[in-house]
Amino acid sequence: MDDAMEAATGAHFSGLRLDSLRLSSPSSPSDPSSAKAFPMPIDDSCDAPRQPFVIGVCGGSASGKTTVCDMIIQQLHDHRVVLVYQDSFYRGLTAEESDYVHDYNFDHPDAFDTEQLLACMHKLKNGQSVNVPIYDFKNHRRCSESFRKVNASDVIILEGILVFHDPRVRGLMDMKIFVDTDADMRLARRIRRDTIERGRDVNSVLEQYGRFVKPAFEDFVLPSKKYADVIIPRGGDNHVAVDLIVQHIRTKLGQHDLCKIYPNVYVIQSTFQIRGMHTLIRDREITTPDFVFYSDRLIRLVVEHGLGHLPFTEKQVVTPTGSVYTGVDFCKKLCGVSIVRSGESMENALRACCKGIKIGKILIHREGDNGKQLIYEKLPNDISERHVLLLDPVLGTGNSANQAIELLIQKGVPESRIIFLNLISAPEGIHCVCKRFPSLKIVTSEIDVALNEEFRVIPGLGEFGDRYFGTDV
Ligand SMILES: Nc1ncnc2c1ncn2[C@@H]1O[C@H](COP(=O)(O)OP(=O)(O)O)[C@@H](O)[C@H]1O
Ligand SMILES: Nc1ccn([C@@H]2O[C@H](COP(=O)(O)O)[C@@H](O)[C@H]2O)c(=O)n1
Repeated sequence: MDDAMEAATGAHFSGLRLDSLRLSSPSSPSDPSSAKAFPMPIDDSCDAPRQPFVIGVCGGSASGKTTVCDMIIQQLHDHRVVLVYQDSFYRGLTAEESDYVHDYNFDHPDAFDTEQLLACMHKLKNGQSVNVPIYDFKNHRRCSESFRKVNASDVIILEGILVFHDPRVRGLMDMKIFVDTDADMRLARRIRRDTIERGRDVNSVLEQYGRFVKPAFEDFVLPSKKYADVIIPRGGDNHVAVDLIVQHIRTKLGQHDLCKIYPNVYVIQSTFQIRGMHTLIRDREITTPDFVFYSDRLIRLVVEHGLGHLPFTEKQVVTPTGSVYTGVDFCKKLCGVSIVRSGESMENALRACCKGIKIGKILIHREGDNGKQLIYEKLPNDISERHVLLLDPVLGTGNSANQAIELLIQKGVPESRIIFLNLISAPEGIHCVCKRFPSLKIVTSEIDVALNEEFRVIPGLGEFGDRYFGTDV
C-alpha cells in the first residue's frame, strides 16, 4: 500500500471564537526542565482582553437597515452579537418643541444626543454592559423609567440614518455597511410602517418626508455613503451580499492575534460543536472512554484541516453521467511522525484519513536532572522526500516540538514541508516554534491563555497521554 492515500481535504479555516481565550479549568504538566533550555519572550498583547468587532449600518429611513442587521445577527448565531440603534439616542422633545412637532427636523444630526451614544459605545467596546434609552416614536420622547440593557459582546452593530455622519462615531467602526434602496421603495415602506407602527397618518408622513426626510437624506445621509466599506443594493432582498458580509465577519472574528503575527498558524474554525468537545475533554470529571471518544473526534478534524494544507494537482474524472468533473488529486508523498507518547493518540485519525500512510516516531527522553536529553527516532528512510505531519496533541513550551522539528530538518525534510498538528497550543509554544521555524505550519483547534509558572498550559486539559491511555490513576 505504501503511500497510497485516500484523504478528503476540507476547506481550511483559521477561526477561533473571541472569548475562547478566557476559559478556566485544570491545567496540564509540561516539561519544566526542558523549558528552561529555551527562554521565551512572552508577548503580553496575546492575553489582553479582545475588543469587540464593531459594524456600522447606515442608510436612508426605511431602507432596510434593521432588516439587514437582523439577517446578520441570525447568521452569526454562534457569536454574541448586540444591536444598538442610533434612534435610541434621539433627544426627547421639550414641551415647547412638542407644541410644534410638525416643524421639528428628526433627520438633522442635532436631533440625536451623539455624546451619549459615544459614551455607550466606548463602554461596550471596553467590555462593559450599558443601559440604552428606550425611545417612543409615537410621543417623540424617551421612556423615563426604563432602559434596555445591552451586554458586552463579540460583535456590536450600530444602526441608524446618521451613524456615518460624525467622524468620532465612524472611527469606532471596524466595518461600515451602507444599505442602498431606491427612494420610492423607501417612501412606500415608510408610509406603511409609520402609519401602522408609529401612529402617523399618510398626510403627515408625506409632509415630513418632503420637508425633512428627503432633504436631510441628500444633505447628510447620501454624502456619508462614501465612507462605506460595503454597499448593499436592495437591502434585505440581497441575500448574496449579506452572506458575503457574514463570511467576512466570521473571518475577522476567527483571526486570533497570533495568527496575525504568524501567518502559518491556523486555528480551525470554532463552532459550538467544537467548543462542546473541548468542554468535555477539558473537564476533569470525564471518564477515560469519553475522553478518548471526544479527543478522537477533535483530532480527526485537526488532521483533516492539516491535510488541506498539502499541495494538490488538478485532476479530471468522468462521472457515471458521462460528464467531466474537474477536481484535485491529493499529494501522495507524505508521512506522519508522532512525538511519543501522546502524539501516538493522533495516529489512528491520520491512518483513517490517509490509507496506508507511513508513520514514524520520535521519543524525547530526559536523562536524569542534568538537562541532557536523548532522542530516539524511527523514521521512514525516504523522509526527506515527504511532507511530514508532525503529531502532538498539546503544544506547551515548544521545546520538545522544536527538538523533533530540528531532527526532521537534520534528516533533510525542508521546514516548509512540515505541518505540526495539535489540539491545544499555548501562546508561548507558538512563539517558540514559529520564531525558530517561520515557514513551518501549525494547525490547532484552540489557542489557550498561557503557561503557568510550572510550565503547564492554562486552562489546558492535564496530561493528555495519561488521560488518553488511561494511566492517570
Ligand atoms: N426586503 C424587504 N421587503 C419587504 N419589506 C421590507 C424589506 N426590508 C424592509 N422591509 C420593511 O420596510 C420597513 C422598514 O424596514 P427596516 O428594516 O425597519 O428599515 P430601516 O431600519 O432602514 O428604517 C419595515 O416595515 C420592514 O418590514
Ligand atoms: N420622533 C421621531 C423620531 C424619528 N422619526 C423618523 O425616524 C427616521 C429614522 O428612523 P428609521 O428607523 O427610519 O431609520 C427618521 O427619518 C425620522 O424622520 C420620526 O418620524 N419621529
